Amino acid sequence: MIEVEALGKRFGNVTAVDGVSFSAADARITGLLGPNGAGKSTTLRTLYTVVKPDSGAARVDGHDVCAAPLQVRRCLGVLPHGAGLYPRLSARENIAYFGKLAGLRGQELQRRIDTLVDMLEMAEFQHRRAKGYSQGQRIKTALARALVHSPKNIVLDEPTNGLDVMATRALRELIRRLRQEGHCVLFSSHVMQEVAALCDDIIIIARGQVVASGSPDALRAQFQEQDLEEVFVRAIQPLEAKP
Ligand SMILES: Nc1ncnc2c1ncn2[C@@H]1O[C@H](COP(=O)(O)OP(=O)(O)OP(=O)(O)O)[C@@H](O)[C@H]1O
Repeated sequence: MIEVEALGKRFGNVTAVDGVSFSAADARITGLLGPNGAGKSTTLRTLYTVVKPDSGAARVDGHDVCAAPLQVRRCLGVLPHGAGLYPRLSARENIAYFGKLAGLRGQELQRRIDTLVDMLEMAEFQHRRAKGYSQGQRIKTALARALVHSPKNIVLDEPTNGLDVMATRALRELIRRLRQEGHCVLFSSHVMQEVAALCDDIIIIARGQVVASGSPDALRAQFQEQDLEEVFVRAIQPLEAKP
């Protein structure tokens, strides 16, 4: 369970996040949707404790991101934006490195990596060095790394960026499976169709503020509009139109 309360973050003159509140429940997929520069990554980075908020609070399974960052990281799996891999290590070694940081060892670690390699169809490239991986191979490896310690909560920053159709479908299936297993999945995107295809709950943000939220059906009803892309455009318009 992820809870964000009146979160605020500025970088110099730029207000990246301006009083954002929402929650993402267990066994549900929550989408954070917004145009470029809306504050999605900054909100997510606050959750995974690499950015300190100026105001407000955020908690993961009840652990405060400022007061208890280690506990937060333990129960959180993260696919950061533009996830970097160690280029000299193979996919398996990249995943193992993170697994060891999370306290996994020996047979248990190897079995967990086998499961992830199988689930994400990584067998063909698992032993190759990461240098030269395609975008899809990089994302799969980073995703496996995020999931290696079986975290209850999973945060994915634009996970389908650069993935082809088949890889996107596989990722969607994986996200649904994680929901079925009771995980809390929060992911960001600027593509409404993608969010609509997957999410139980949608939080739309623009200029660092939540402008609409609810299930896809609730949003359709609120805006009296069947097409969710139209809902998105109308929700962000008042703020985006401001100078
Ligand atoms: N480290 C930083 N230093 C200065 N400004 C920043 C920093 N990080 C984010 N910003 C600014 O904060 C605002 C929100 O950025 P953020 O990356 O959170 O948006 P986003 O919704 O994830 O956008 P995108 O979809 O383009 O990735 C932007 O104006 C951005 O330039």
